Amino acid sequence: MTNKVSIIGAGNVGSIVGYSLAMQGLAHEIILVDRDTDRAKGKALDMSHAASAVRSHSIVRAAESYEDVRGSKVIIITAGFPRKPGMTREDLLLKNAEIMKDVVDNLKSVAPDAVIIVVSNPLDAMTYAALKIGGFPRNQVLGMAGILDSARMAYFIYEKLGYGAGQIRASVIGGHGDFMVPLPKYSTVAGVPLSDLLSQKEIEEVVERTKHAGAEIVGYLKTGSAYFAPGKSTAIMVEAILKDSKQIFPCAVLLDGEYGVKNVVNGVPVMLGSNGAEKVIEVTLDPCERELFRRSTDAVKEMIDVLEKDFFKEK
Ligand SMILES: NC(=O)C1=CN([C@@H]2O[C@H](COP(=O)(O)OP(=O)(O)OC[C@H]3O[C@@H](n4cnc5c(N)ncnc54)[C@H](O)[C@@H]3O)[C@@H](O)[C@H]2O)C=CC1
Ligand SMILES: O=C([O-])CC(=O)C(=O)O
Repeated sequence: MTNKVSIIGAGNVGSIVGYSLAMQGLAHEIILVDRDTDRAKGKALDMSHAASAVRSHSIVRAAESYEDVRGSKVIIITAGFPRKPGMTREDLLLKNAEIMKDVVDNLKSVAPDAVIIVVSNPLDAMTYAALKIGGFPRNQVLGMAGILDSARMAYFIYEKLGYGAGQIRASVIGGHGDFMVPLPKYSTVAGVPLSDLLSQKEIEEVVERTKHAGAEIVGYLKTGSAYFAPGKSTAIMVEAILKDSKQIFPCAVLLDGEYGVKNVVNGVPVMLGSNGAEKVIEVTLDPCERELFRRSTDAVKEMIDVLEKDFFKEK
C-alpha cells in the first residue's frame, strides 16, 4: 500500500509542504497540481532531485490532469491568492471561493475518500466552502492554522524569555484571523505555567503579536505571505494522518454542537488519524475565554453568511 499525497497549488506554501514531506520520506508519491503546469513540473523535478540527494524514497510528480490525484490518502489545498500589505485575509473570500470551487469539483470525482487539508485563506471560510462544495463528512476536511498560530506564540514567548526554545508549548484556538484566541493559561515552558515566568503585560504583548504575526510577515515580504511555518505546520498534520498517530493538534473543523456552536468552522484541538478529524476535544474555557471564542466564531459566521448569500446562491 503506497502513501500517496497530492498538493493542489504548487506556489510558496504548497512547495514547502511538498519539500518537507519529500525530505522526511513520509509519502511514497507526492503529486503537485497547479493551473500553471510548468510551475508544478519545475518544482516537482527540483524536489525529486532533493529527495534523491538525501536518499529519500519519495517521488514528486507534476499532475498532467486531476486523474493523477486518484488514490491519494491526503490532499492539501493551497491553491488561492495570498494577501498583500494592507489587505485582510477576509478580502480574499470571494476570489478564493471561486478557486476552491474549481479545485473541489475536480477532487470530488477522483478522490472522494481522501482526507483534505485546506490551507487557502480566509482559512475557516475556505474549509467550510470545501466541505459544502464536496458534500464531504466533517471528519474528512480540516483546516490548517492552529499549529502555525501556536508555533508563532511559542516563538514570541521565547523572544520575551530569552530561553526555553524547544520546550515551549503554546495554545491558540479560534479562527485564523484577528479574532483568534491565544490561551496563555494553557501555555507552558517545560511544564511551568507562563504566568510564573512572564508578567501580565508581557503575556498580553505576546498575545497581540501572535494575532497579527501573519500581517507582520506580509508587511516584510510585500508580494505575498508566510510559507515556511505554514508549510511545515501542514506537513505535521499530514504526518499524523498518514501514520494514524491519534495525536491532538489545533485544527479548523466544522463544529457540530461542541463549544455550543453548530455549522461554523473554527479552530479547536482535534485528534488526527487516518480518518482525518477523529475526535473534537472540548477544552474548559473560563467566561472571558468563552466570550473571545464566541467573537471568533461570530467573525467566521459573518463570512459564511456572505458565502451563502453571494457565492452559493449564484452557483
Ligand atoms: N492557513 C494558513 O495559515 C495560511 C494560509 N495561506 C494561504 O494559502 C494560499 C496560498 O498561499 P501561497 O502559496 O503563498 O500563494 P502562491 O500564490 O505562492 O500559490 C498559490 C498557487 O495556487 C495556484 N492556483 C491558483 N488557482 C488555482 C486553481 N484553480 N487550480 C490549481 N492551482 C491554482 C497558483 O497558480 C499558485 O501557484 C493563500 O490563500 C494564502 O493566503 C498562506 C499561509 C498560511
Ligand atoms: O497572513 C496571511 O495572509 C497568511 C496567513 O494566513 C498567515 O501567515 O498566517
